[in-house]
Amino acid sequence: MPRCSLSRTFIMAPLKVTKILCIGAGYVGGPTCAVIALKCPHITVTIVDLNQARIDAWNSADFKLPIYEPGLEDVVRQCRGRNLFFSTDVEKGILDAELIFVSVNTPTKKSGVGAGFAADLNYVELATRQIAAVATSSKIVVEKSTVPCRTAESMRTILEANSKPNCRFDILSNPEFLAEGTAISDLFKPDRVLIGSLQTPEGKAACAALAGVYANWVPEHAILTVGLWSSELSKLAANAMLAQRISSVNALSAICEATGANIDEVANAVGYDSRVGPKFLKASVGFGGSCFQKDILNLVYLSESLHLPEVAAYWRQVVEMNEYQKRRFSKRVVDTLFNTITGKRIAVLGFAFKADTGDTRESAAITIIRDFQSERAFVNIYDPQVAETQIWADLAEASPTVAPESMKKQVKICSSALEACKDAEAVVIATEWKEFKEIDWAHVYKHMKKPAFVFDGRLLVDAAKLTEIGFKVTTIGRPAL
Ligand SMILES: NC(=O)C1=CN([C@@H]2O[C@H](COP(=O)(O)OP(=O)(O)OC[C@H]3O[C@@H](n4cnc5c(N)ncnc54)[C@H](O)[C@@H]3O)[C@@H](O)[C@H]2O)C=CC1
Ligand SMILES: O=C(O)[C@H]1O[C@H](OP(=O)(O)OP(=O)(O)OC[C@H]2O[C@@H](n3ccc(=O)[nH]c3=O)[C@H](O)[C@@H]2O)[C@H](O)[C@@H](O)[C@@H]1O
Repeated sequence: MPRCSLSRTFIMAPLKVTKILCIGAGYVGGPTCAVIALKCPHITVTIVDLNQARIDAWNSADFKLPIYEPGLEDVVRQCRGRNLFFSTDVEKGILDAELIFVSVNTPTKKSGVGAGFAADLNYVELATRQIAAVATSSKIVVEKSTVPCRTAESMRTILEANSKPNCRFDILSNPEFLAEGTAISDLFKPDRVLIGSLQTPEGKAACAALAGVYANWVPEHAILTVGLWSSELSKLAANAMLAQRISSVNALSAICEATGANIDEVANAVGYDSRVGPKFLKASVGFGGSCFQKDILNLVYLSESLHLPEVAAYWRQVVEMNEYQKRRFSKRVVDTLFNTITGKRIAVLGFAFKADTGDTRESAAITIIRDFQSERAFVNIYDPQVAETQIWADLAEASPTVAPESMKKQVKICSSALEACKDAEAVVIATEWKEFKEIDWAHVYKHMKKPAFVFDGRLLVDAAKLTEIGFKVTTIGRPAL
């Protein structure tokens, strides 16, 4: 069934999708499209990336995948080589596909207009240009990356200006809501799948084609179809509102520490109200991750561009509160250790931005360790999933003026929590890994300098039990015992 436009006759992409390409084999593209392959054995799914090492890892014989995500290996084992393929051949992928997910990175711009706030859409633009240059048949192009509102319009302009005769491109927005560490269960049972399209017959038909893919495992009522711009904005809004809850609870944690209230009790009492709900109210050393800060700054930039300075200031404060929370935590460590940590050894348990991931992007641990280093403390670091090379790279980026040799004198990367804590004066819990809850704390205590301090940045350990052992325990959102 051909579709027509005013000046050209197009062959539309089939409404029953059988060949999907995903551009970008990262934290989103990899798990999302692996789950599509699992749930839709009749669809051939190819995931491409420019990064050869990443693709090699996805294809590795021993399934040493490039990202750590519980349940992911099992999904890849079931589909790889059956209807799931990883490749660096982007052009072939584009030529073959009927539907293309664009799932490339959209980091905060580091220079130029909007630096520090706006999303860098260079990767999205390059991928879009490549689709236009290579495609010889009609495609549905899906924004999977998180992008500013109205990015689909720019993509459409690029595609239409560069396409070949008989090629038609329908653009959809299908933002991803998975969280790292729970990606597979989030994808298996999403709260909702959001699809935005133009409200034209062609746009709606493309939307139905993508909805048909998800319908293989997602109930119909959880597949929401909306306009393109609402879909794009909803993704930024969802992340901003989730992060806002954490900044709100962290702001309250400061009041708790000063008054004797207990943040866990306050959060529990507030969350019991069904209008508020219990999730995402855990006080912490500060939120991290590749998206919350980036997406809020993106929203700030959008608000400023729309001449809405009060709106921009409102959302900016969520990020500022997060910076304050990290600073406040480092200062509490220094204050408690008799106002100086110079020459003292501090064990930092956890380097990832949350448990069950090896991802360190914007991890609060990086900021805290940088603060400790600037106070000239010695730091022992242990994380069960983060590679040593990644830790060194993150620390070097955070303190560009510190020479690598000085860094290595100040910081030691350890292979167990017990090794990290040996001879330390203080233990800082920066990531809520379950194994830190299960540490033999009496054993740790025996091998630390005295007085031995624990700073729980994640409300993870049983403070009363540790105090009984002899530790001096400081917890976010509670006054010192
Ligand atoms: N990480 C997360 O939990 C979530 C991320 N998102 C959004 O999804 C998008 C992707 O995020 P991640 O997967 O975390 O990023 P990532 O950095 O892990 O992966 C992106 C991949 O795209 C590849 N790439 C870039 N340009 C390319 C091109 N022209 N051709 C082929 N490959 C190309 C890069 O080499 C990289 O491997 C971002 O917009 C992010 O905001 C959305 C929801 C959750
Ligand atoms: O767009 C994205 O990238 C994703 O961002 C977040 O997912 P993610 O960053 O992977 O992980 P979260 O579980 O949201 O945690 C983010 C940070 O907040 C912290 N956090 C979370 C919850 C909480 O109650 N308290 C708290 O401090 C975590 O420790 C972590 O540092 C959202 O939860 C996802 O819905 C979204 O798709």
